[in-house]
Amino acid sequence: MIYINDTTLRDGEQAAGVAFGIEEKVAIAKFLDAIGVHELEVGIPAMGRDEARAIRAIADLGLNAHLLGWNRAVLSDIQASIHCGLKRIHISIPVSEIQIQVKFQGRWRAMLEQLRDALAFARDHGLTVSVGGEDSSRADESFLIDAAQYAQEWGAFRFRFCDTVGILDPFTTHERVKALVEALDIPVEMHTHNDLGLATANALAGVRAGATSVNTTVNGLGERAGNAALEEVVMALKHLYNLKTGIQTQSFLELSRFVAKTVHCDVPPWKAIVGDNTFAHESGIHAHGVLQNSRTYEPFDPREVGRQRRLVVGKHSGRRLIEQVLATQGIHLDGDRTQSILNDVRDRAVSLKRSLTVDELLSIAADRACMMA
Ligand SMILES: CC(=O)SCCNC(=O)CCNC(=O)[C@H](O)C(C)(C)COP(=O)(O)OP(=O)(O)OC[C@H]1O[C@@H](n2cnc3c(N)ncnc32)[C@H](O)[C@@H]1OP(=O)(O)O
Ligand SMILES: O=C(O)CCC(=O)C(=O)O
Repeated sequence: MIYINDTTLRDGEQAAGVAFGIEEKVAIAKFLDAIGVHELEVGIPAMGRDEARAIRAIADLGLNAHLLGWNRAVLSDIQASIHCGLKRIHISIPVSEIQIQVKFQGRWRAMLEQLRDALAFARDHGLTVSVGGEDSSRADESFLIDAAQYAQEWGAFRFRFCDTVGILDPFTTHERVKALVEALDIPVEMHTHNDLGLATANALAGVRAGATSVNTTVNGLGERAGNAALEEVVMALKHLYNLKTGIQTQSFLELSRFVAKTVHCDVPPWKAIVGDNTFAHESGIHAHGVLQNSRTYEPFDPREVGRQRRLVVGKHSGRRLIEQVLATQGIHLDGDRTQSILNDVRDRAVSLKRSLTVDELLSIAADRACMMA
């Protein structure tokens, strides 16, 4: 079983221009919990004010999901998490030279001591603590392993491997995560960014290398190009590796639309799993195949993610599709008429720069019927 720790409410909200209100954060947390997501990274208590109020409101809900607050290795951050009623926290430290330089002026020993003290403080307050290596992908490999082993020795229950700027490919991810997994007794979590479009692939590579937890966001929302998308990771784990998460995937479309509406940003039609075109077939050869056997051009049944198949009439359609759509409207054609309707469909689709509605197709069919009568 692979564990999903969704960070829509933390890294997702760090996307430029995204700012959830308290009620929105609560509603998203409830939705994720209701579909069986195991853990929610709910925000950054150290931000205080409304962010802290939202986190407390989520903590008060008594959800099934574990709740995690994000912290720097700073005691006041952890104190803020405690004030929000969290029992589980994440402490992040930078592990690459470039990040340690800007945040700790290169003083890595002092940074590790700060992590040790922060972990001790959190553990003394009864908290369960996960530790993250920010910029793990650019860290010196032995330093990364040393830092993770220290975190384990000081009581962390999990270590997060972060491809903070999304610069790994799946092969390198596999190598680096395998070495980390082999060096630790605690579980490893993947946190991957999509700067090169590889966030989901790298999260999966980490799982193949032995990571057992993935940090995801709905629609892949997150810093810059975003994070590994919840819906992509869960469906890929299921269909590529036969790994179960227990999450109700039939709600993915509704969840995606809910989050997209909340952030005032539509999901692109070609977005994997939840985009409008994901199960839409316009091209003649594809529709011809799908009409006989949907598996010809669909990786899995659209109902698994709350979707329906759509047959769309447009520039690339062929006769079989036109005949099928018109047959559903009670119109049965011979070959010559279908071809002339198809020619008109193509001209119209190019002039409108879109596919046609069923009514537009019916109107073309009616015009052609008059001309041929
Ligand atoms: C890779 C990631 O996504 S990390 C998460 C990033 N998320 C965010 O930054 C969103 C929320 N952040 C905030 O609200 C604010 O940045 C706060 C509350 C955390 C801190 O605010 P400020 O006190 O105003 O500091 P500011 O944001 O300007 O600078 C960050 C400070 O944190 C320090 N810092 C950064 N990472 C860490 C860390 N892991 N551990 C300890 N200190 C850290 C920096 O060195 C800097 O310290 P300085 O103020 O002494 O120079
Ligand atoms: O949790 C951490 O350690 C950092 C997480 C993060 O957002 C990142 O590295 O991109």
